Amino acid sequence: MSLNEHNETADASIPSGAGARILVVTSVAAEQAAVLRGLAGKSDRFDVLVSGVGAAATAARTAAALALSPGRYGLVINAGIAGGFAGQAGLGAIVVASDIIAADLGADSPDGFISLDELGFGSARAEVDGPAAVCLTGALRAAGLPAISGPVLTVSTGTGTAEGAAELARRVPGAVAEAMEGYGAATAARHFELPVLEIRAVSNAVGPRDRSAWRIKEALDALEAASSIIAEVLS
Ligand SMILES: O=C(O)c1cccc(C(=O)CC[C@H]2O[C@@H](n3cnc4c(=O)[nH]cnc43)[C@H](O)[C@@H]2O)c1
Repeated sequence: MSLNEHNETADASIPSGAGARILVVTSVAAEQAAVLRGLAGKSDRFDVLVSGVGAAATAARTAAALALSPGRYGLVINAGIAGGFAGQAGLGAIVVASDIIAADLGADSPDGFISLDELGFGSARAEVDGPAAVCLTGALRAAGLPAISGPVLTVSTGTGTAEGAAELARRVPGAVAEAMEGYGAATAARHFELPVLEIRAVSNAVGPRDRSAWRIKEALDALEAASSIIAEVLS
């Protein structure tokens, strides 16, 4: 039984058979559609899955896809839109994660936030495929896209205040963007000993919530353009 029989993934084109395919995980259908538009006609190596919003949903759906098709995939990519940190990633920028950090996974205390690492329960930092991230960032820039690389945060609650944005920037100096799924995809990939990348297009600024200022269409267009380059680089 393949996932596609249940319409849970959409192939970019007809699968080429056995070999290391790339599993792209998006949170919502609009992101999946943008990725598929970018990949169209460029590569048959990608399956693009919708996981739902949040790290838990993404970890579960990614792990299920990997478990159902042993050996099918050689790389997991978490892709979608994101909030960009002021001074780091503006609207429409493409962000390639240098690290994926579960920035609110830990414990609160009167003295402030205590990370998972400080608690002694493992690491909130997930490694990405560094050489691939560097190569992809360079290729995106060479194609004229506004791409940057830096730490991308995974949060359970999207930031909605200036204080929240400042606190996250303090916790993770140099953070370029926040989204809600990367750490989940990375946790699943690690379980199957697969490398992971996170690629995001910035739809809004991290800070005071103002949904009217979100530029989702522009971000999805940027995600489509980035996916076209991804197909060229990773095929
Ligand atoms: O309303 C729409 O048409 C629409 C189309 C595509 C995507 C969306 C989403 O709301 C996607 C949610 C997804 O986006 C990530 N995200 C985006 N900005 C932020 C943020 O500032 N903080 C945290 N996450 C953000 C996140 O990964 C969500 O899963 C709507």
